[in-house]
Amino acid sequence: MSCQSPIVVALDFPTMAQSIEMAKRLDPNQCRVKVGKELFTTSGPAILEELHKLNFEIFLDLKFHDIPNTVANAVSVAAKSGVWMVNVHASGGRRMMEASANALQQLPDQNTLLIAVTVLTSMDQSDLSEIGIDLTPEQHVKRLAALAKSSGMDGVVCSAQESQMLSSELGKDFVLVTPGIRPAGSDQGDQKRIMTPAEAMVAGSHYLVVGRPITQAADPMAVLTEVNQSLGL
Ligand SMILES: O=c1ccn([C@@H]2O[C@H](COP(=O)(O)O)[C@@H](O)[C@H]2O)c(=O)[nH]1
Repeated sequence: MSCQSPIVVALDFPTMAQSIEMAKRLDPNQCRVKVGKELFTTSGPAILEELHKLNFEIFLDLKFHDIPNTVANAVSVAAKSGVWMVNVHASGGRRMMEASANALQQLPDQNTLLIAVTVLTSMDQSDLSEIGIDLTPEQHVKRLAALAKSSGMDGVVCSAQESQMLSSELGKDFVLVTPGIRPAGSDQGDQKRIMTPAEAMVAGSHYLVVGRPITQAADPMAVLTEVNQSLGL
């Protein structure tokens, strides 16, 4: 049975051993896990096998951004490994996203969610302006999310601050995956556009990515349980 919690714990560790140790302290009925660039670079696909053996559903967060052929093939390999969710950058454009969606459609019996990253939650208006984008984060997220939807994506990565707007613009079935989640009182770190778990769910987020507030806690499972309880689970 699929996990009922919207929480996806980011396993950002420099070794496979550390990430497995953390996964064993968590519960696949209480969260999913996310494998990002640091962990995948150190472990390779073996980490996916090990986490699957522990019964976790996996978000492979490699944020592919390349020419259409390269990204479509990478997404296809990811889906064949059985991951629950994989992502690309929406700023790779329509042809790249359509090629990725088509590649997945050609695989038999696959149900991997294909998601596009809009504006990183670590960025604010001044970061956008420095790269030549003279829009607010909300305006740019809206534009990229609409492009992602019309290019065949199942949803987007955005901040929870944009969830309400995207939910009403693009419909409640368009999947909103939101990092930058900070339980009250936890350190903001390098995140700029943040929200608490409960606020994010009220705003319309479907999945909440939480890394350091759980993985750096003395008792990660206790924090996860507290977060789930704050969501009525
Ligand atoms: O816009 C984005 C996209 C991805 N992330 C990833 O989520 C986690 C967040 O970790 P925290 O420790 O809770 O800050 C991390 O793996 C990022 O690579 C993101 O933060 N923002």
